[in-house]
Amino acid sequence: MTGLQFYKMSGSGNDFIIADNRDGKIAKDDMPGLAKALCARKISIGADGLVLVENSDQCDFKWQFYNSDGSEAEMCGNASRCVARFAYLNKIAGEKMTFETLAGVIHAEVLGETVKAGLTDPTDVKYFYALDVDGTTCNVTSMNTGVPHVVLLVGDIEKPDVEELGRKIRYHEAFAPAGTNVNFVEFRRRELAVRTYERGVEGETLACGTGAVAAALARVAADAALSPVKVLTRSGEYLYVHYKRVPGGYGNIFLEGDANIIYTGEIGPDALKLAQKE
Ligand SMILES: N[C@@H](CCC[C@H](N)C(=O)O)C(=O)O
Repeated sequence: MTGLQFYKMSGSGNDFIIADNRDGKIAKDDMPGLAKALCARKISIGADGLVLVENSDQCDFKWQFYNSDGSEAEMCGNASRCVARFAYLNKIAGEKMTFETLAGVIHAEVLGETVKAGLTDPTDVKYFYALDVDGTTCNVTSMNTGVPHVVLLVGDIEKPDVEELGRKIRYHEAFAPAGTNVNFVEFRRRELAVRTYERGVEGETLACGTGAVAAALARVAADAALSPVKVLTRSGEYLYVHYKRVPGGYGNIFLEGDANIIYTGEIGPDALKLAQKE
């Protein structure tokens, strides 16, 4: 077996390995093992997730998205911006494109290094309610912005133990069996600062696109913040969340930010064989 060309990309510090699998070289059954093997930090390429681009009958392409622990996720906001730029640069799609995900069809537009991705409308929205976490009452908002999210307001973004409290809420019975991503959010005058514990990475990442959307909508519900809502991620980069009022809530969501190419390379045949043994 020969190697597989890939791009290492970063969407606000959320990093991904992206490869063209339109020839079907990687079989679906091998994808979880490949994601785990390639995303491992220090002993492999290292990333928060793996994206494989495949053929689609109805859109420019279809993606397969895997978290670094090998679990498949319905959606990823930052990876959707990265894959759009990858598809454009590799002539898989034009500047404006659509692609299939498990969460639905995503629209994206490439504007140089910046990408605007139109996400699915939020579902299961519950604003500001009490959640008991090991005897402590937390005031949370929850919604599905493609994947499930909880938003928890904090006074100072440096204070929360994101790993410990994030893990407790991620595995809270209220969100079982799927679990949830957990966003800690500080409301500032003209922006939000967000830190996210990500399901499937099982730790804090430097940014989460669908989490930024959930945090921004919680802010909109709290004080009618105007679109676009500016979100400061843990990497120091900003994401912009555009929204419109729609009957029953908010929709027409666009996530905007840079999608950077860190390097390109080839996954060697040995790595592909190791993944098949997982
Ligand atoms: N980082 C992503 C979300 C990726 C999926 C998530 N880890 C899950 O399994 O729910 C984003 O930018 O939205």
